[in-house]
Amino acid sequence: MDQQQFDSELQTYFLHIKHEIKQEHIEYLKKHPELNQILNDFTSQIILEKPDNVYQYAKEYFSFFNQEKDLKTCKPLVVSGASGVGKGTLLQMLFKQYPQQFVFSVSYTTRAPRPGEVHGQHYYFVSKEEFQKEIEKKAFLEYCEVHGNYYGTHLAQVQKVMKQGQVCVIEIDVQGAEKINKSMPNQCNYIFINAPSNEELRKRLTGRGTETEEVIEKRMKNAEKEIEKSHQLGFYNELLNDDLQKTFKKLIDLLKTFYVDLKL
Ligand SMILES: Nc1ncnc2c1ncn2[C@@H]1O[C@H](COP(=O)(O)OP(=O)(O)OP(=O)(O)O)[C@@H](O)[C@H]1O
Repeated sequence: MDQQQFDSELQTYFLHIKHEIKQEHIEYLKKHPELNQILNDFTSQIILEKPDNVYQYAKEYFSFFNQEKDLKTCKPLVVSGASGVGKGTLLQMLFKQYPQQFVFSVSYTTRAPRPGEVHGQHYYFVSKEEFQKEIEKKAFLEYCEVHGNYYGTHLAQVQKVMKQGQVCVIEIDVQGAEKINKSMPNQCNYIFINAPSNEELRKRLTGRGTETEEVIEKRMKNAEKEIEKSHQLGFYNELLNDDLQKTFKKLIDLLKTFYVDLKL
């Protein structure tokens, strides 16, 4: 065999090997669609949070894959209840007492930030185009449109908290909770907070002093619908918020049954 023939055969051989390796890669990627999902989620997170130190961020982000955490302990917690019933108050107490275990879910919104609102803390403020792109990617656990603005719970956000071994707390109305339950059936814990009476609810709303009389009337009417709907949905654990301190204790007792592996 002369040199030219040898080179030509070698080239054919290498081309064949190259083709085989490429096929192998394609087969592997086909078998593992989760790889794309993981990389897409990571890229979405990076774009959203824009960390200065990407290496450090990646190290923390992917460290989850080294841990053998039982995801059951990290089921998200969905909290609903009529406006003024005390959801915010109880959750603030929870975050204060257990800052390592519970993380508030930060929603995406297309509305403009109000003075003092911080991107990534109160909301992720994104453009309508960005939000719509995420809708197309089916990246929201739930979303809704209110007065021309979108609001949504991003799946990657919730997954990120779960991957850290923490409980993602989603405060949302019953319609939103219903959508979440459809998106991830039986994968969340649900709590519905009740006031002792309509009179007490009205008193709390009035006492808070943040709404006009007209808005309070609207919220009182809405409260009845929310309570009725919460019963129909049937997946809620109810919590009566009468005495605040006692209710907080009842909340913790309930959470202990949900999250047996967390040190509460
Ligand atoms: N157990 C309680 N007893 C008396 N007042 C309470 C109790 N729990 C909460 N409150 C008061 O009721 C008012 C409404 O509470 P909060 O703002 O936490 O309600 P919310 O459910 O988060 O309402 P929204 O959905 O409108 O944000 C607040 O002024 C709060 O201090």
